[in-house]
Amino acid sequence: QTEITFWHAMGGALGDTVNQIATDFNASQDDYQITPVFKGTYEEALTAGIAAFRAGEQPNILQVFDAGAATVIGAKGATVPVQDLLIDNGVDFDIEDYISGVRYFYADSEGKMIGMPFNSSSPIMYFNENALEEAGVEAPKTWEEFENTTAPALVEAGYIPLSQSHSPWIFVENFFSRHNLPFATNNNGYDGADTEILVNSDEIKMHWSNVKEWLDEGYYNWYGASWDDNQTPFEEGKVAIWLGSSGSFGGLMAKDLPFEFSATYLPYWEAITTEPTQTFIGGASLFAMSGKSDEENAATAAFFQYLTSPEVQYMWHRETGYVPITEAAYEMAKEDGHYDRFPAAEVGIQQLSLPAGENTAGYRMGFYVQIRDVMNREFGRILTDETSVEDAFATIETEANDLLSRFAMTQQ
Ligand SMILES: O=P(O)(O)OC[C@H](O)CO
Repeated sequence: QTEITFWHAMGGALGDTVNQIATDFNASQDDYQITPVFKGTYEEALTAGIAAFRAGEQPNILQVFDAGAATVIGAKGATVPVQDLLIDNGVDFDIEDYISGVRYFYADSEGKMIGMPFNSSSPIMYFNENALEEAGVEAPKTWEEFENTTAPALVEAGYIPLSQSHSPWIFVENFFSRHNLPFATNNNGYDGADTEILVNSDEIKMHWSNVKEWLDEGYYNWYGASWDDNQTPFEEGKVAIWLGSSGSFGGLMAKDLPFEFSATYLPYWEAITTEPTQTFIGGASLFAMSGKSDEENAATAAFFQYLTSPEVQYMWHRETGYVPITEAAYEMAKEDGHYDRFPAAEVGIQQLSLPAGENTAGYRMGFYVQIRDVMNREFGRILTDETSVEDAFATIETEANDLLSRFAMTQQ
């Protein structure tokens, strides 16, 4: 039997589902044995994977989140492109089998799939249905509606109207996509490494100025930059609306919350656009690390094949809320009546399928994990009155462009 290892960052209920998939794969055949290992947060898993690669002790499979995509795809020789791995091991591969929103996010500039887009998500708006009913309001479609109608009514009813997780993901990257605004030069970074970030824009500064005002007026609260900081007060029923990952859906369902919840699309600013566009995928992708034997690569290919089968993809989608990554799995979920039972489970994939625009395919920027650190630091400073929105975005722009030019040098 060939043994392989899979380092991932799926904690809690997500980790249980990963373990179940691995157990089922091991039981489904006699040739291969996979061992999943939880390595902490996405950032920790990536750091551990890079360190292990340098020491020649890399796992066969490493899960890398969206923000690390450019770095790992740009690290030539560190991974075996998933498309090559599958084809070399006799697995049928057609990039068209994948839903359009995930097809090219982990592909190289020629469109070759480098990472297997295993757990793809989108940021969505969860809401406490009881709270909205008490306040006599609907889930807001626009940020204007939120601040003029929804938030005052929710405050009146005794709730903190809004919190949100992953500020860079939701209130920056997907803000640009939802409003079809350019986020970086070079076609959002896809056309070359000599890219400059366009984060210092009037639209996003307007948004963050409002976020700060909402905080001051009690319309919004920010509980910290860690993974669960802003989700917990929603689960406790204090916060009425929470922006988070579609991949949190399964965890929320499993918690049996003391209120009914649902979800819908991220609001947009009518002042910026009356034709809001789609968001792009978040979550993470699986990379086959290089330096492994043919037997082990065959085992990795077999696991990827298993993982992308409609049955396993549907099970993963159903249990977690990550979107089905293939059309076949999406069809299976529909035919099984999953969305009739849980309409909110379809919001992530529906939002990914809203009208596209020139700037809605995501971004490709190296050292982006560090750029997110800069953003998180500056957003914390805005919210605690240590800096102005204007200064914060100027700082983010300068430091991000410095990181991008350093990354560009690694690509020459
Ligand atoms: O919570 P996830 O797994 O959907 O990931 C959210 C972001 O994409 C992380 O960068």
